[in-house]
Amino acid sequence: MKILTAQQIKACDSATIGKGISSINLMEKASKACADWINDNFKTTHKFLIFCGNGNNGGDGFAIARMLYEKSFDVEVYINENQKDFSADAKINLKKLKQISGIEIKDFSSFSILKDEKTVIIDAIFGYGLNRKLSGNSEKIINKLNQTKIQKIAIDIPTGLYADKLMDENATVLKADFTLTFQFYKRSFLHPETGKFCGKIEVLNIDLDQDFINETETDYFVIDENIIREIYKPREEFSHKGTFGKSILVGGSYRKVGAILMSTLSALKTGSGLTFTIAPECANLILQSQAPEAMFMDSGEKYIEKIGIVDKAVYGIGPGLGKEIQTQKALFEFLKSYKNSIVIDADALNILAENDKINLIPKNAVITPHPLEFERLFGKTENSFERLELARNKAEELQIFIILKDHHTAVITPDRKIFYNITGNSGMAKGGSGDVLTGILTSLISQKYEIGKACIFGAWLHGKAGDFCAEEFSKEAMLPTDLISKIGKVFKYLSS
Ligand SMILES: NC(=O)C1=CN([C@@H]2O[C@H](COP(=O)(O)OP(=O)(O)OC[C@H]3O[C@@H](n4cnc5c(N)ncnc54)[C@H](O)[C@@H]3O)[C@@H](O)[C@H]2O)[C@@H](O)CC1
Ligand SMILES: Nc1ncnc2c1ncn2[C@@H]1O[C@H](COP(=O)(O)OP(=O)(O)O)[C@@H](O)[C@H]1O
Ligand SMILES: [K+]
Repeated sequence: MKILTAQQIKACDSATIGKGISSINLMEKASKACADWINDNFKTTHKFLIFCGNGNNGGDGFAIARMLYEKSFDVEVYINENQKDFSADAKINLKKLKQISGIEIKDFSSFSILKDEKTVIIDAIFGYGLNRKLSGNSEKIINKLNQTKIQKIAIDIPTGLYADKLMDENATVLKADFTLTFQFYKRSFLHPETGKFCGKIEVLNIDLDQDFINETETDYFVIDENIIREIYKPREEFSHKGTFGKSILVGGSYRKVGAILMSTLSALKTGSGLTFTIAPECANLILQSQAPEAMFMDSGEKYIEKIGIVDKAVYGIGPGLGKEIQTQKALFEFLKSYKNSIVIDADALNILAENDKINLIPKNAVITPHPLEFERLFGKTENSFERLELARNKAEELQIFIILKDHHTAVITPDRKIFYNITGNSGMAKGGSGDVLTGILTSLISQKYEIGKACIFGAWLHGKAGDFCAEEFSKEAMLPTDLISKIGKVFKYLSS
């Protein structure tokens, strides 16, 4: 799914209006999508306090108030009485509202903090038109609303957030429980500093002009199921183990054998034809008993001392690797002569960063840093938007794929495209989850998925397995090893 900028969305709204639907009817459609969602998710015993600004976001709020009232909800509307310059469509909807005797329209200042489980706040103060930090009465009311514990639904965007960038320093932003947004994810929903204000996101389709959307150029995408279903290749029946590639997982030093075991099991469960593990001798018994399908290639006693090159294989290197001097040397030697596809993770990345050997990363490699590993490799940035921009530059400069891990992991391609992943959850914030991802990616690439597609599919699959785990075991109790056991359920889900 494409992500458009606020400017592009505005142009898309205009293009849609140009194709026959009037602007007021488009607002009616957007508002109806919100009112229907609220009707489906809340009982009529709930009372809605709807806070409206003077632009089209406020216009949506007025229309939603009318529609909820017509659906038998109790509603109260709040406006900023100092602000009279309503947009044309907001004016029309405010006028319609004033004709309904059962709806009270009050000033922002008359709202006092309450604690009532049956009350819900709707934020329709500003949407993607916000172009400066909140101030005056709008800032005051958002601060007040944020102090109440009652549920809050933001229309299109939580007021105070920009669609495409970080908010200004010390900006006030509404902290929503739900964001009902129109047609597109906004980039700010997907970054940690800004996304935390959105709560659960619902993307409501309002039939914006598809031709315009198709023609609009963007480098930003959300990984949705349509993309995944296009990438996924069902397993060929006329096949043999050679058809599904050779995955070689390298890592697992003394006391960190679990990491490479999890990568190995993940590669197996993702469908690799032949799977090998290169690890020190101390890992032999553990790997052979826990992953008997994988072949063990020992190297060193407690730490890896040499990394052999197996022909026509894909390597996943780093989980539990450690940073012993002999391991570092082995890694450098290996990378100097290795030519095939590779996934580089964890300590392998740290070794390269600490020794200033980023130039050893081969072209078309996949690297999977978390934010701290990324910083060690490429330097500090001020925030996650800047980090992603730096990642785009580095992916292009080094011609590599970067999987920048986070709540919404981003896949960054050498041609500067960003694919945000929206599967996964905080139950995965446990040591070992990254090792599972490395195994999945290595396995997909060895099965001849194009590298970029493998990255997109792998990030999504990993998160989806996480979502199945959270459903079954809870975010607290689920473990990275549970992720491995749910990979199969994801494939079944895709093939059903
Ligand atoms: N036809 C359309 O364009 C549609 C628009 N829709 C709604 O319209 C919204 C965008 O509407 P607008 O472009 O009118 O913009 P907003 O309603 O987001 O903002 C209104 C205006 O407030 C002013 N403003 C910006 N920052 C401010 C600040 N900090 N303090 C005070 N005033 C500030 C700006 O001049 C801005 O245009 C969307 O988010 C969505 O909710 C939907 O109704 C769908 C259709
Ligand atoms: N809060 C979260 N929401 C979604 N995914 C998460 C969250 N926390 C961690 N993850 C995922 O779990 C993995 C953790 O990887 P990493 O930090 O390398 O851990 P480790 O190396 O200990 O296995 C990443 O793929 C990341 O995207
Ligand atoms: K809003």
